[in-house]
Amino acid sequence: MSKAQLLDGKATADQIRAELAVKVGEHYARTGRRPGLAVVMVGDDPASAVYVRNKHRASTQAGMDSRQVLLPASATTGQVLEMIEMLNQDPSIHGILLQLPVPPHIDAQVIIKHLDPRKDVDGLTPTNMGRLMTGQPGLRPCTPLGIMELLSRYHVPIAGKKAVIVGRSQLVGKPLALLLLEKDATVCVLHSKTPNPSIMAQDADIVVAAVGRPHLVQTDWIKPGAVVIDVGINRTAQGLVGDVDFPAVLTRAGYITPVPGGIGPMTIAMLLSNTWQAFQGELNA
Ligand SMILES: Nc1nc(=O)c2c([nH]1)NC[C@@H]1CN(c3ccc(C(=O)N[C@@H](CCC(=O)O)C(=O)O)cc3)C=[N+]21
Repeated sequence: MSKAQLLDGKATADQIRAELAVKVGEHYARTGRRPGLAVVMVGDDPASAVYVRNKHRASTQAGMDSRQVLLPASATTGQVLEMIEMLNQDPSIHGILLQLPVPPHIDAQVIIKHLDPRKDVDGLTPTNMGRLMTGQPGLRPCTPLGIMELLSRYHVPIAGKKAVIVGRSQLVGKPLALLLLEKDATVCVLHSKTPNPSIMAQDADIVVAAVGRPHLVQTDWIKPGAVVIDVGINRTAQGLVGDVDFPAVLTRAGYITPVPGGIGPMTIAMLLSNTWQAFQGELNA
């Protein structure tokens, strides 16, 4: 039985992080300045706390200044805005990330709108989304960027290929559709109201699953030899699993990303890469 080649996000992310650490170190030796990243978390969702800790560790290891800003779940939208305003003004902070989701009484869109687009390392402000839509340089969302970077480092061809994205979220599905289009893929975005999604996926060269439903993508969704990207992070009784039935699809796909060790680590590597870019001020808004 044939077996897909693993797209090793962990190893690729480690390499990118090492490359960044060298650049940051050289810059620091020359100028005494480091990139600063602030991760703002509202409330105490345990999964978010793990991600925030991982981001803190990764940015510190890359030689960046990492600041964790923890606000209580009872914080108001106004109080979060005040904190964002302070970080916008702070010259030692080059990247600001608002950890999502925020508690239901807080309007994430209002807060994101107030981020300085030059510091928007998640690429979620209307300014950066607009730049993505119009093909101008800008900060891109980390997970879609991580997917593109992983495909690029494995020399997976994209131009002229049919890509099916399962999921239309603001953080992943929608921006990824634009990045794939930019590289000349033919893109189809499926979602919860799509009838017969497996039939839509069957002739795709690249299938990306980003919905948060374990075992959603089965072998009958996958054309033999297709590239399968699993963005799902689901905590189940069997441990951490993605949206793809990994053992089954492994025997059919050409390439596949594992969970863990796939797109998750790439997301963090791209957060550091975006912070480096923001620090360099290449994208002066
Ligand atoms: N504003 C914002 N930007 C985000 O990018 C963002 C967010 N909010 N909210 C939550 C999601 C989730 N996310 C992950 C990042 C890394 C791993 C990761 O490194 N996962 C490891 C496993 C870690 C574990 O055991 O949980 C892996 O897949 O190998 C997972 C998930 C970023 N997110």
